[in-house]
Amino acid sequence: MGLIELKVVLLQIPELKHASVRMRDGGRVETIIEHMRREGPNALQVISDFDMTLTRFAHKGTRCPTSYGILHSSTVISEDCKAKMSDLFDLYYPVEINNSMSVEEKIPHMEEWWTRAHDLLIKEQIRKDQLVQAVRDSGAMLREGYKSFFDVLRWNSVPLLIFSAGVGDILEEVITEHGVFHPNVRVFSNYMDFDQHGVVRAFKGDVIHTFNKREGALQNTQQFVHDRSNVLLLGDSLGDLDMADGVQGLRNILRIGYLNDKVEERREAYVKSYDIVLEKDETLDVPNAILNYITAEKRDHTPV
Ligand SMILES: Nc1ccn([C@@H]2O[C@H](COP(=O)(O)O)[C@@H](O)[C@H]2O)c(=O)n1
Repeated sequence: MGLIELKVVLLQIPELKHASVRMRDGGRVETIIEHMRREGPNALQVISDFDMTLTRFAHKGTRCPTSYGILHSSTVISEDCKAKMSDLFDLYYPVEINNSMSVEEKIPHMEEWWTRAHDLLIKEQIRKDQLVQAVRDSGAMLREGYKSFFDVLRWNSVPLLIFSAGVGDILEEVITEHGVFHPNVRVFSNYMDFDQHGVVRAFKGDVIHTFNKREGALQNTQQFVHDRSNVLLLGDSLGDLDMADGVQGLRNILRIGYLNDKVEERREAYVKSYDIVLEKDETLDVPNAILNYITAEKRDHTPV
């Protein structure tokens, strides 16, 4: 692809010049986007993390809740459980974002964190019907531009696979509450198991934590997506980078990483790993601009 053609891509997507955007190799990004545009929406799938990727990290200077945080800030769990969940967060979150520990070193701590948190939540006898109100009260927010993001994918019949180490029941409710849980969206996450009275008695399946999504991805992706060899991947953690490992016949992948926290410390690692890094950017402007560019020629299709 010639230099002039590449510059055209950049001109068509001015969002890539925003101050929040960092790219290790802008030419490579442009080449991938151009390939994706030529192959069109029928060859595309989007694989995304949820907490702090599709949801906001902060709003008006206050941190927004993760799906676990939504339960934490609700009246659904007791003050004692909240205090214990906070202690767990203070203990393990620094490990999750520690720049000088390897993923292998972090994994046992993450397993411990998730297992302990689930044990605490199970003891609270949460009822399924309480989750709707907990989400409503939480003020959980999808990133600015979410409607266009979900709608463009829907209208172009592009599958959106969400791999989340959060709580599936909660995040489904967040998407539903925002009116964008379209039929092209599939969620792989930690789901609560309710008894016949609607009271949580366990979590289903193996725990999904920040650094083992790859295994889930390998098992699940092929069940839902066929013949889509181009992937737009969105994440906020280095653990999200290999979420597309289950995609067979992968041709082009563009990884966009939200760098929300400890920006200075983690910039180098993120720029090395993600094709596009969005620093302290609370919007979906860049993914939307790329999606609009890729799907520009197929606007009049019937949604799935
Ligand atoms: N008890 C917990 C466990 C995890 N978290 C946070 O939730 C995030 C979910 O993971 P994603 O990979 O889907 O973003 C994770 O980043 C943890 O910080 C929590 O708040 N409480």
